[in-house]
Amino acid sequence: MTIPQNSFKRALDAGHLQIGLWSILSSHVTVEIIAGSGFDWLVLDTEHSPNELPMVYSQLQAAAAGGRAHPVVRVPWNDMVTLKRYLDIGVQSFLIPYVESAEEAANAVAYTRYPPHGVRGYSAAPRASGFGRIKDYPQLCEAELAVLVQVESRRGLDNIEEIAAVEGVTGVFIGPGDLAAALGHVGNPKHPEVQAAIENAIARIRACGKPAGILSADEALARRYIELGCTFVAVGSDLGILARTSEQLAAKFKTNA
Ligand SMILES: O=C(O)C(=O)C[C@H](O)[C@@H](O)CO
Repeated sequence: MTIPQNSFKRALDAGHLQIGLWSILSSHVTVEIIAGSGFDWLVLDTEHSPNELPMVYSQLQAAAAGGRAHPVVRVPWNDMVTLKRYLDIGVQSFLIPYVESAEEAANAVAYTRYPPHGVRGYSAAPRASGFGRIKDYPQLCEAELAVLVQVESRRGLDNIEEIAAVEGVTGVFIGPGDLAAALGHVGNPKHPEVQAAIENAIARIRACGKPAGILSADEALARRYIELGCTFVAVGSDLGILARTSEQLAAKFKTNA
């Protein structure tokens, strides 16, 4: 058995635009459906959703069965134990929230690497290794891992070049919601000050030669970020699609007339 290739990482390294969808519903049924919708990547969110490791295990199986979208797991925190457990179940791409310094970014990378390159704990036959059928898994796995770090605070912005330069950091994702909050505009990522900070961050990440990523459910804004050179852009969420579309359908039939 051969190690699965991380097509998403390869596409980012090659600078090919990757359009994604955020998955908050924490459902393997939903993930199987949206994996075949045409998106390049999905975020299986465990930071801001009621999603836990056994559920993500099922969502990985569903993503593989459902289609071409590559699953990226957002862990709840930059934590060695959490990352080790998701690596073992076969996650190859990670989004790490709230990274503020090069040291934190280097820690995130180290948590995903076996010694001597890092501190990942060893398990003999995890799902990631095809239950031991990928014989050289420990030697091959690093090349297939993507570590995307999330910058979403003033300190993170200040250190963005140092963070992007860390070896093993595949790309830098800007968290517009948290950044808006950090800049004093909670709930308003469209505020001009937040938009200026985002545009500046995108330019600085690109100048470091690393792919920049972001999320926006606003179509015009998502297109603007693509124009500015973002390489991985999430353009909505499963929850948003379900909530807004179901409201629209109800409203069509439940008018005041
Ligand atoms: O800061 C942000 O924006 C993010 O990190 C994304 C959010 O957590 C959220 O919009 C995903 O549901």
